[in-house]
Amino acid sequence: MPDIKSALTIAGTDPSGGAGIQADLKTFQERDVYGMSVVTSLVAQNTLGVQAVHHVPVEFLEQQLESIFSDITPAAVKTGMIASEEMMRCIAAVLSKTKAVYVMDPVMYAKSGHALMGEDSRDALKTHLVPLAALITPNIPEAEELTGIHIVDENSMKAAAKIIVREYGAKAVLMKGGHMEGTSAADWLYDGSSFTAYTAERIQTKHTHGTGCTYSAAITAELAKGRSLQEAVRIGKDFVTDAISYSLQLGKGNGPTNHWGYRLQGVPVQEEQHDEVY
Ligand SMILES: Nc1ncnc2c1ncn2[C@@H]1O[C@H](COP(=O)(O)OP(=O)(O)OP(=O)(O)O)[C@@H](O)[C@H]1O
Ligand SMILES: Cc1ncc(COP(=O)(O)O)c(N)n1
Repeated sequence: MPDIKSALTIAGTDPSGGAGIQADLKTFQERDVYGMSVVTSLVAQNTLGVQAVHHVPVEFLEQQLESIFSDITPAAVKTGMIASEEMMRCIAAVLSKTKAVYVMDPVMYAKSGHALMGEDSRDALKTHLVPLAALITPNIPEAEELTGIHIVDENSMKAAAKIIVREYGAKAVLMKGGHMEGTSAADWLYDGSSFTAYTAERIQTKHTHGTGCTYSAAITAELAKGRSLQEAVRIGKDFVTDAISYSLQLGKGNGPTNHWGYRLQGVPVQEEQHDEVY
């Protein structure tokens, strides 16, 4: 039997397939890892935004986790959208008992601006889940919400990273620079002792629905395979950059990243068209 590692995503859904659980499972598959999923919230959304949200009862979240962990121990776990403190406590109780590597994408808003986590749950995220994380992957607005630091440049990114590791207890943090201005998309990894930069050229496209989910899922898959944090982030960065380069003009809004983009390396990227092509 081939030695296939498994990874679990605990997150919300995206029926249009670009973000959330669906993006995570596609990414796990592309990274040759067996993917499993536990749903926190059912989200009616598409490339235009979020239309409705229905949270799973906490008892049912617990049952799904029990179904997985009573049977299979994943090599790595990632969390995405977790709407409430109750859900965070339930997930923390399970994660504190497993040896699986834990990656947290602290999802707070959809790209459209719709809140996916209750504002009153941010402190709970820091208290219950951040200390369990081998890696946390905030974007700039999320890092600002977590630390209270106004992030405008590399120095303020690094200051926020230090707070998340030294004060909140994450083992490492990857500060994503997608929301910064400039010609490069630069992320900083801080592991408590040093910073490493992961940089790619900024791609001019509006089709970036699901970049954060795809990135953290790729890193989780590589950690499941036993790679070091630095290697996993390097591979994840290349994977998400290809997924953005070859992103799809699907739908009427911000199209999804292309989870098999890395297979298209060397294929000329199509000019963006503004008519419906699919
Ligand atoms: N236009 C772009 N060109 C190249 N890389 C990008 C671009 N936008 C974002 N990235 C990269 O994509 C990854 C995800 O970063 P981003 O800051 O967009 O995360 P996010 O906001 O959490 O994503 P999401 O909006 O899906 O939640 C990072 O590596 C970032 O540098
Ligand atoms: C369930 C879920 N999780 C995460 C995101 C963030 O992705 P994006 O910011 O690209 O919309 C999302 N839209 N939906």
